[in-house]
Amino acid sequence: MFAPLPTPHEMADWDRLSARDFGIMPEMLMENASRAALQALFDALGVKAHSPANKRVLLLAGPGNNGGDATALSRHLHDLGHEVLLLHTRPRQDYKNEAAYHLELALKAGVPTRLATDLDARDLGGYDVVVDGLLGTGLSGELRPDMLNLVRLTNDLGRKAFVLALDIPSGLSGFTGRPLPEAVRANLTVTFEAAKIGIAQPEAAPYIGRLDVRPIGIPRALRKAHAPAHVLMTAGLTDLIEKPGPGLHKGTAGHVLIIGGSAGLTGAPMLAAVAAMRAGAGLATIACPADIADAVKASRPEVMILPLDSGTEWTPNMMAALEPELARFDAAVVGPGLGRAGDTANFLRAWLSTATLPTVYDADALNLLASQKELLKKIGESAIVTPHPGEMARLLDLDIAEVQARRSECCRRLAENTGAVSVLKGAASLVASANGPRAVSPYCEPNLAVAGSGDVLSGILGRLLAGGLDAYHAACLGVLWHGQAGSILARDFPYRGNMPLEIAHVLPQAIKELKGHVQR
Ligand SMILES: NC(=O)C1=CN([C@@H]2O[C@H](COP(=O)(O)OP(=O)(O)OC[C@H]3O[C@@H](n4cnc5c(N)ncnc54)[C@H](O)[C@@H]3O)[C@@H](O)[C@H]2O)[C@@H](O)CC1
Ligand SMILES: Nc1ncnc2c1ncn2[C@@H]1O[C@H](COP(=O)(O)OP(=O)(O)O)[C@@H](O)[C@H]1O
Ligand SMILES: [K+]
Repeated sequence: MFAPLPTPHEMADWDRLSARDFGIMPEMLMENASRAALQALFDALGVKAHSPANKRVLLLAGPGNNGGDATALSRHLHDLGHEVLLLHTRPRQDYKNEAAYHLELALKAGVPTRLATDLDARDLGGYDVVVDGLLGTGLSGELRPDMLNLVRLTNDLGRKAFVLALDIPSGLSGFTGRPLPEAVRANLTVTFEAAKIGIAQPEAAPYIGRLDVRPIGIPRALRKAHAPAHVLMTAGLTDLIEKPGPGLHKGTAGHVLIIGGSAGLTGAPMLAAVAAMRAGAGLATIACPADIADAVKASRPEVMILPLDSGTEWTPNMMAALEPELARFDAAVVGPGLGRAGDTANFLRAWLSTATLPTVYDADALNLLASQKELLKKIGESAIVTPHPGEMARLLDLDIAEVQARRSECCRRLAENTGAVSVLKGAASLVASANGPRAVSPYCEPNLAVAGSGDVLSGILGRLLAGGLDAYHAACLGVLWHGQAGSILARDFPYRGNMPLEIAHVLPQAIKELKGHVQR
């Protein structure tokens, strides 16, 4: 369901503890890393065991262990008969520890090597593959000028060659995924043991190319005992939804109550309701002020309407009308199109004091909570709060730039303030509970950036809560499902232009595709 997403420091700890607690020699991990990279490269290029050894490969080896990986890889390629040149950035005698060990092996095996500073870049050309082993997770601060030049050289050569980045494209921060200030643009990044957290950030996408995560032999017991603070959501989350049995009844498939709609904001609750049904809810009902019920219904036959007290605005009295009905529902979504007019804040206060249903709080429910922060504690652990960065900024009294600069920390803080599961929306959406790992979505999908897309997400989450999932797993699966819907729409609408209802409509296809991706 989740893959670990270590920071460079957490990854370095795994490497260190493998040696300290398990006696795994660092030379061995480097050998494993280089063999994993070799296999990933051959898989990407379609090189088979019986293929002719005819590749011309330039390997750039930086001053640290990332350079050691490139060095070990050069030996394998050379031994298989490919034509290689290993370009190292340090004089040979300056390499230390495992990188020195692998350099010695490469030299004994007869790998041709050159010191990078001895070479005129104009002499380099005609390579099929360029391997970027300049810098890995040890990058600190902005690239120094000599390294920046080598990153640029790699990108120049990459116009005519396939670029393989080892562990992470050089120049990219393993923490933030941002180039410092430039980075190698790879066709393939083979990352060792686990994707580093920077790789999952939207800023990294243009540099990574295809991502291939390969194990290098860090013991499972160690990975479990020293689990990183972040994990990546994977398609395995769809195991939480079972194939419907032949005798399924709509009443057992979950009934979602949507509380929302106000004058001028009548579409949002309907989007959430349709999404809940597209995600498999058996029934969806929208509760709204009676005088806007027809506008909310909008002639859609599949969604039921529960008109509350007369008027177009929310009042605390409406909670009295709603309360006797609540036993019919399995989960609620509060907020789509709710508005902030008049007494709506007091309606929300009454809801929080009365209702016990697992609930998703979205949109204006969040804005109302931001203006009455004493209510946040009442939300509780069976709930999910789904702010976008603007709503998060209001909830935490920050500005949006601060939220975006510290997304993970903010997401965790809101979970702590509410006791609920918090979803910070946007590219690479985050899910946090007050304890436990923070989960990052693998999806950066501009097709989801359209008004109403958040209402669709809240409907999916409502359906998953109604199906009995706990809030954390419902939030992770919902975000993943919504993301896959965005990726499906990107195929038909590469320049966007899809409507939010279309996100809801592709949800059945999205879950089918996600289930198809699960590796067993
Ligand atoms: N046992 C291990 O630690 C393993 C490490 N592995 C590889 O080792 C990498 C990490 O190795 P290291 O920690 O040696 O770090 P790196 O090889 O990523 O880089 C460290 C070197 O880069 C230089 N450097 C740092 N910031 C710079 C900047 N801004 N401009 C120019 N030069 C800069 C440092 O002076 C240092 O010499 C991983 O990414 C992975 O590829 C793998 O071999 C698996 C095992
Ligand atoms: N670039 C993106 N990549 C992935 N998801 C995105 C991206 N842009 C927006 N989304 C998702 O689309 C939804 C937008 O929700 P929101 O901002 O609340 O909009 P609205 O309230 O108008 O529906 C969120 O689930 C968000 O995570
Ligand atoms: K690299």
